[in-house]
Amino acid sequence: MENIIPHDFHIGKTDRNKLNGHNSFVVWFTGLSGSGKSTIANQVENELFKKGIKTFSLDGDNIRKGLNNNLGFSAADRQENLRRIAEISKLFVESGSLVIASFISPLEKDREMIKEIIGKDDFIEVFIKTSLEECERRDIKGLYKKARAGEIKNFTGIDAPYENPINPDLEVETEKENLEDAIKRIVLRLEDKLEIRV
Ligand SMILES: Nc1ncnc2c1ncn2[C@@H]1O[C@H](COP(=O)(O)OS(=O)(=O)O)[C@@H](OP(=O)(O)O)[C@H]1O
Ligand SMILES: Nc1ncnc2c1ncn2[C@@H]1O[C@H](COP(=O)(O)OP(=O)(O)O)[C@@H](O)[C@H]1O
Repeated sequence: MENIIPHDFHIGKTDRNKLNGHNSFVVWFTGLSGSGKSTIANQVENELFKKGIKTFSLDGDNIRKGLNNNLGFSAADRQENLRRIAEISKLFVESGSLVIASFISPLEKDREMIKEIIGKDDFIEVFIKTSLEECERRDIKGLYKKARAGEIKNFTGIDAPYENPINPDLEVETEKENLEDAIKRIVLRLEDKLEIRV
């Protein structure tokens, strides 16, 4: 950007990672509403926090109710929502945290944008694969019922698209794999990348 000259700070990500004793990066959960993103993200964070990892979770509650409260669910607004979240995630990674982001992030092109902003080496994509039928059966927030009744427009899976990730780093089929096993599998993969040093 014109006339914006970045300042060269002395302390960087590598220094903070050394101080914290582990690497920092983003684990990004994508999937339909009700697929299990928040449930899984929460438990993964609990496990890693217990092990002394600096974690920080980003989800609809702290983003769509705050920073992004001017954005809705059109394709353009979702893209801007995700662009800002990716930029925030990148800052948290610089600050030394393992960022746990849970957003529907329905389009491949937007997930590519996210990966580009954060950098592919600092990004793990986890696809929470739950069928629309199961999400609708769970309907924990009652939103599918409203969407079917036409009370919510552009609802993902009903009248807005969800494109399955082509090549996610991890995939959890919540209708097949037990939750505890899935958490263990994800935690193991993250521990490997965290390279925890005591
Ligand atoms: N139209 C429509 N479509 C999808 N979801 C909707 C919509 N309206 C509100 N909600 C609620 O908002 C949560 C999804 O927000 P995200 O920021 O994750 O969406 S996106 O990544 O920008 O597509 C989503 O939360 P989760 O259920 O946790 O996924 C919904 O509760
Ligand atoms: N294997 C599973 N993994 C995650 N959630 C599951 C699983 N089986 C059932 N559930 C239930 O599905 C719902 C998922 O809701 P939530 O985690 O809020 O989804 P999302 O954040 O994707 O909208 C929760 O009520 C959770 O208890």
